[in-house]
Amino acid sequence: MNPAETPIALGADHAGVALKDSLRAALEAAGHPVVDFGTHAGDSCDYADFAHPVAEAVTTGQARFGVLVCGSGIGMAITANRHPAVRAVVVHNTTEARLTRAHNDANIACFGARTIGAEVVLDALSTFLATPYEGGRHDRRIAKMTPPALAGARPQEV
Ligand SMILES: O=C(CO)[C@H](O)[C@H](O)[C@H](O)COP(=O)(O)O
Repeated sequence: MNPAETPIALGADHAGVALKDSLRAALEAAGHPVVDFGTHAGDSCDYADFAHPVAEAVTTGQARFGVLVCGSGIGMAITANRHPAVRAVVVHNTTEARLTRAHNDANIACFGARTIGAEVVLDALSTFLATPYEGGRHDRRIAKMTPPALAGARPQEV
């Protein structure tokens, strides 16, 4: 599959569902395929139930990137980062979006629907998706993110 045809995985809890749905519409309008893991309604629910499938989709390559939205983005990021191949970041602006792609090769962007505006999120997400990872010296630093005791362990053994 052409990388540009690989979907972007979306997930949100009740606090983030409206913003997630607006991001989905914007992504689709821009020609990005998406896979939406929910939630699909505003009933109270638990962010982890949506962070895990998005993290799995990114880990397996079913998705190119993940986008997770909750009230603050924090619970989503903590949960997604339990997956060894995930680098999930709470993004607040375009500068963070650019730097976390270029330097950290972040693969999931998390947003707080209660903390920043929809326009800011849309700009930040566009930057996140468009910014390539720089590689080079950053490869060494990313490799060191894995605790030494876990380095070499297969994900299912962690
Ligand atoms: O997990 C979060 C914070 O780390 C999210 O912001 C949640 O959306 C939030 O905790 C949900 O709160 P609520 O009072 O149950 O709406």
